[in-house]
Amino acid sequence: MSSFTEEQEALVVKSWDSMKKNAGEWGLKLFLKIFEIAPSAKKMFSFLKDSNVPLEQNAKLKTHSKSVLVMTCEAAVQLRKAGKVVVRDSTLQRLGATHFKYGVVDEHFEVTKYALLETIKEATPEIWSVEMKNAWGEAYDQLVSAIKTEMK
Ligand code: HEM
Repeated sequence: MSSFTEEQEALVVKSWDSMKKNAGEWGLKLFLKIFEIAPSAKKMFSFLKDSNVPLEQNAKLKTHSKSVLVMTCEAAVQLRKAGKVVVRDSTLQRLGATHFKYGVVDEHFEVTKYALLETIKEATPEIWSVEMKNAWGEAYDQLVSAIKTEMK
């Protein structure tokens, strides 16, 4: 059982509420940061290969980026409610299989964690705190660990 607290859940939900109206934009920023740190990560996204559409306008990239934010926030809510990340088995299996197939490795998840925390900090300058950073970090770690159990 995780000891994710009500306060931690509230911190994640509060920051998410303040950025979700622009979730697509923040999600894009998140992935632009990832590609800045790890340009080779672009190669894994089939829909970016041979595409002439600039990254900023790529609808599929925007969708994936938003999924990372939305699912991490949902993970925080479940961690408090159920003590663990709850993702439908079939969804988790698909996520595990997809990320395995495209060659996503630990370093990618680590860079993404760093970029995620930086993006939320940028999106919520007035309310950002160490506690908020740790709450998002923990929710992300638990979600990724659930995905990794199905990466085979
Ligand atoms: C919490 C972390 C993450 C979540 C929730 C997430 C979520 C998703 C979802 C929902 C899909 C759509 C396909 C499916 O449902 O199987 C997907 C595909 C994919 N994800 Fe992630 N993802 C995460 C982290 C990452 C990271 C760190 C990378 C690499 C930097 C990555 C790379 C990819 C790639 C390459 C695909 C396939 C895209 C394609 O169709 O070409 N993901 N992810």
